[in-house]
Order: sequence, then structure tokens, then C-alpha cells
Amino acid sequence: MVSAPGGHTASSTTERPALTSRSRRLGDGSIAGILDTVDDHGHCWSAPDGLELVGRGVATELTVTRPDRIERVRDRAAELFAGIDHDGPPASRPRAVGGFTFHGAREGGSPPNRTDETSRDRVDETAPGARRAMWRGFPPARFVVPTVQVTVDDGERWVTVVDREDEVADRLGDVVSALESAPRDRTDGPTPTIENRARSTTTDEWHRQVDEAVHAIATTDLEKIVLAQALTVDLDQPVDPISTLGRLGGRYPECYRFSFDGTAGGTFFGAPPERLIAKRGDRFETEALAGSVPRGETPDEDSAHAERLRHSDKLDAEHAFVVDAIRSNLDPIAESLTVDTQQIKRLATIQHLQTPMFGRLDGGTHVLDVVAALHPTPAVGGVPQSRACESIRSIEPIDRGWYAAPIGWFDAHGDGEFAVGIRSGVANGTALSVFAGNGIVAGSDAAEEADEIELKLRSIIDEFGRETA
Ligand SMILES: C=C(O[C@@H]1C=C(C(=O)O)C=C[C@H]1O)C(=O)O
Repeated sequence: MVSAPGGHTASSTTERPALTSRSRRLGDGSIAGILDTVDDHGHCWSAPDGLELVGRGVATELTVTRPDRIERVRDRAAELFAGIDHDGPPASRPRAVGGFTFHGAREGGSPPNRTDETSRDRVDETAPGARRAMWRGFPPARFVVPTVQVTVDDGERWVTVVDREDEVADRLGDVVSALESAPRDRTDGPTPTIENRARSTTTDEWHRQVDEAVHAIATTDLEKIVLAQALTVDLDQPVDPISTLGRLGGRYPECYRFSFDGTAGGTFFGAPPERLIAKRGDRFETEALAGSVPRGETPDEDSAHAERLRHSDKLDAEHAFVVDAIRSNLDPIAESLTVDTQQIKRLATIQHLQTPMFGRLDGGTHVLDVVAALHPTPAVGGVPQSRACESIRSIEPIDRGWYAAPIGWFDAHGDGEFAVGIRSGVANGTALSVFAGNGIVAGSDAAEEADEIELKLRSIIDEFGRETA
């Protein structure tokens, strides 16, 4: 067992000892053994096209409790890596992994708090508003450069340790031994069973919320709003994020997978199908993903649903809002933008309209500049953006916390990748809250939208055993 080096915060960089990053190539075998190397914060990230990161411990971190959380992390991003001397191949470089709350500043909201970025422990005391217990430990933004990072990139595995120069070599040796002796597979652990379920929203409440949204769309400049619900379940044993992500990977190979430990014992995890942004050098890729129908029981039924997805004016409008918003929000920072052909993304329980988009950015653009420009897209927020967010806050009965917000990583060069944190849940011991939302536009029907919410909740809930009673 290697102890954590104490979790330096980015705001104390002046007192922080210089850190050294050293890496070694790993052979085949399990990377889950990293979990036993440092008994502290953990995170996992895996993109459908390859990169996997597993982090343990805190070498440096940045916590923001101000409402302008994305801009603030962007301004201070370089501090996370300042003073880390990395000697190793680019694949093994340290990455900061983390995320944000869905909501930022309210219109005319509380003034910025300038003293709130120094300590992990003070986060929840200073967080705005009454935070629901499930999101305790998930401030407006938190990013961690881990002490121990395992990277799987292009078929190669690396372990990287970030620590004081006089300790890094020993610690790297200890971590490599721990990984080599670790159990091979953590995906076949016991599956927790659901004992109780509680909905955030009754059927009547949902109908009232959708009616209110449809009325606002008919009578104001609001054109689309995404409304979400939560399902909270009690499990007979705590969620093990690694084995849950392993199972989700089997069912959703075309999705991202992530887990991120908060500072109060909770873990946010999920399998989002939606890319917010991937940026490497001056190239970026994003997508519009919105408009949903179920999968069919038979190939014919499946194709019939897909046909409806292709030809429904309502679903097309829901989708077009997202394409248009991405295009106009990237216009000021993109040198070029190509909108690819619309296609269908088929997942285990649901299928979506998808439009890939890619291009080149102006030089010097950080991946967080793009995150700030895009979030929330109308796939999870609405149109117009700030009016939709205000309506979400007034109509929805839940605290979205980190649900539907950007989750991902960035590096010292401003490259990185973020998914939209949907098909996700937050686990606190044996309590698990799962979230799902739906785009409401003119003509939306509350009962149909409720069915779609069920399909989305199932992506996480189906990974757990059903109650037997
Ligand atoms: C909001 C969610 O999903 C989003 C909403 C969709 C829709 O309204 O059709 C489809 C995909 C996602 O962009 C969610 O899964 O919670």
C-alpha cells in the first residue's frame, strides 16, 4: 500500500514542492490493481475509441466553488501542471480528470467568492444554496491530477506516478509491484440488488411539468427545454464502480465510461453516449445527439422505430436545435467546421439521431474554451440557452449536480476530451440516484416523454439486480 502524498491544491502552488512525474510501461494484465495502490480519491475514464485513464490519489487538484466555474478552471488550468516535471512518452503524461455542475451562475446570481479555492474540506460549506445530500462532495468544479495514473492508449499501457522527486522512484516501483500482483478481473464481482425505489417525480407531476414547458414554448421565446427526473434506489450492497463500469462496457461498447469520487464518499459514474468535445492540437470533434426512439424486439420493429426517427418532424426539430447551437457557438473560435451526415446511433435500449461535427480551432484555444462555449447544448439544456436553464431550475424538482454536465480530462497543453455526463448516477454507499432527461418541444406529449425517460434510466438501472418481492 502506498500512501497518498497529501493532495496539493492548485491555489497553494507557491508553497507546493516541485513534483516529478515518472512512468513505466506495463505488460498485459489487469489495471484494476491500481485501486489497491493508494487509498484515496479514484477516477476512471474510458472513451469509445480507445483512451483509458485510471487514477488514484491526488497529486494536485483544483476545486472551484464560484458559479463561473468553467472559465475559472480554464484560467487556472495551467497551475495544475505547473512545476510537474514529466519525463516520459507523451502517452503517459499526467492528465487532470474531473467535471462540473450542470448549472453555473444564475442570472444576477450570488457574487463570486474569492476565498473558496484552497481546501477540499471547505467546499460544501461554501457551495451556493442547499445542496442535496446525494451531491455532497461534488462542488461546481473539481479536477484532480492523480498520484498514480494508468493510461491505456493505442494498445499500450503505462503507469505514471507524480510525487516529490526524492520519493517518485520508490513509489513507482511499489505501484508496479502492486499492479503485477493484482487480481486480473474486477468485472465479475457480485451485482448489487435493488431493494427500494423512489422517484423524484410522480406521473401527475411530470404531466404538469411537461404542460408548463409546452405552454412556455407556445407563449414565450422558449423553443426547447430538457426536463429531467431522478430515480433513487437502495441497494443491498455498495456499488463497486470498477465492476459496474466493466459491466456497462460490455453492454455499451460505443459509449464513454467514467467514475469520479467526490470528497464526501460519493461516486459519480456513467456510460454517456454523447461527446461534448475532443480536442487534439488544433483539431476537434463534437456531435449533436438528440432525438430518441426505443430499440425494437425484432429487427423489423427496430427498423420501424428507426424510420420514425428519420422522418419525424418533431424529432428532427429537437435535433436541429442542437446542430444549430453547436455551429453558432463554435463560430467565434473555430477556423473551420464540417457538419457530417446525420446518422442513427443505436444503443442497447434506445436509438438517437446523431450528427458528427469536426474542424479546426484557432491556435491557442484550450479544450475548456470549447467546453465553456458549448455547455449546455440544447441536447441537455434548451433554446435559448439561459432562458431554458432558468426554466429548468424553476420547473425541475431535482438538483442536477454533475448530471448532464461536462466530464472528462485535459492536459498541460490544453488538449482533452469531455463527454456529456448523461446515462449516469451518483452512488453514496448503498444509495444510488440515477438521472434521465428529455427534450420538450412544441407538440411534446407527456406520456411519450415519460416512456423515453424510462429507457434512459434503464441504461444504468439494468446493471443492478431487480428486487425480488
Ligand atoms: C438528457 C438525456 O439525453 C439527451 C436527450 C435526448 C433526447 O431528448 O432525445 C437524447 C440524447 C441526449 O442528448 C439523458 O439521457 O438524460
